[in-house]
Amino acid sequence: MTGFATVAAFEAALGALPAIDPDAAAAARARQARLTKPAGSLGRLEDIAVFLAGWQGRALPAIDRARVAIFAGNHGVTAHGVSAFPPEVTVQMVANFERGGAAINALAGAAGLELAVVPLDLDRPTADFTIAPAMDAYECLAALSAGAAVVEPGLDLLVLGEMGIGNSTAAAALCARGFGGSAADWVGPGTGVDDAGIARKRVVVDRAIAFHAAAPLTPFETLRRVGGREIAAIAGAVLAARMARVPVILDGFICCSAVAPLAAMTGAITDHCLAGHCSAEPGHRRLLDRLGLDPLLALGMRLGEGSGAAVATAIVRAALAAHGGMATFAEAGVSDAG
Ligand SMILES: Cc1cc2ncn([C@H]3O[C@H](COP(=O)(O)O)[C@@H](O)[C@H]3O)c2cc1C
Ligand SMILES: O=C(O)c1cccnc1
Repeated sequence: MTGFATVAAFEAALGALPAIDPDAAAAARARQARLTKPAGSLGRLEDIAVFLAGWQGRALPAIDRARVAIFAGNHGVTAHGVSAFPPEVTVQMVANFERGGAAINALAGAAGLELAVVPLDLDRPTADFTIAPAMDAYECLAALSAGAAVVEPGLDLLVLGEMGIGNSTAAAALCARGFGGSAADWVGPGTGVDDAGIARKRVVVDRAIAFHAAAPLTPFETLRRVGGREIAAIAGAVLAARMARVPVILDGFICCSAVAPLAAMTGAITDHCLAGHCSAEPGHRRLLDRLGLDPLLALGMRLGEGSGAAVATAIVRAALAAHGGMATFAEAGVSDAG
């Protein structure tokens, strides 16, 4: 879709979220009851098929075209020594994505996902959000729109991910501002900082929350003040996907943090989203609870890049294979429960 030209357009979209097609969902649920298995025996696979049916608006949902979009941004907050890696790794990893050498290249291939890599002004890091808003309103709208642009017509599923050295600190700040709690509730090791690094991250998040305390607690202001370009892009992609009724698989802590400011105001924003996994980043479990999402996998992953969500795509494909491919009791001549 074309994007969000104004803050009012973004807020209007968030205020008018479409819902599932109830008839398609009911038809899918009824089909599940007729398939040759004890009712409910495929557990969450049944719910996933019904979820896809509702959002795609057809009793037999399919994933012919699925995309993983990885947004990349740089962060002024890295000046505080909040990452185990230097900020130039962001642009280096984007080159690695483009050459096909990153984890997400391998995992997208395994999951049957086309990969869209979207670098966002990498030569212009966001401002240090302990002393200024990370972005001005135009920069934030541009990032939201870059996210919306990946929602092309004809997508059956959208998988989201991010790359941005320092962004686990922005993610913690977004969660703290969106959902409250102390910095300690949301800060974790990210790429693997030591205890002193975690202490620095907590101080940075506390300072950011205090600096922006008087600003309006709106989704847009929170994204713009303590987020980053790749994070705002994920928020824009989630909202645009919702407007197009495209189901979404979210990735780890940082990816999910993009939705936190939106969900703090409008809990229904995650209705078209699955959480691909629960990351090892300690704040992710707490965040998933606040978003009302039950992760499909918990593999101890803590990479980002959409990697956990890409792995979870196989679960969603399996759910649809069973839903569409199994025979009903009548078709197979199998006796139903008495
Ligand atoms: C080589 C490399 C590849 C990555 N891919 C994702 N991340 C992950 O680590 C970063 C967040 O952690 P922090 O806030 O500690 O910088 C993000 O770029 C995230 O996507 C990576 C990090 C590195 C070093
Ligand atoms: O949860 C994640 O996705 C994550 C955790 C640490 C570093 N990068 C990403």
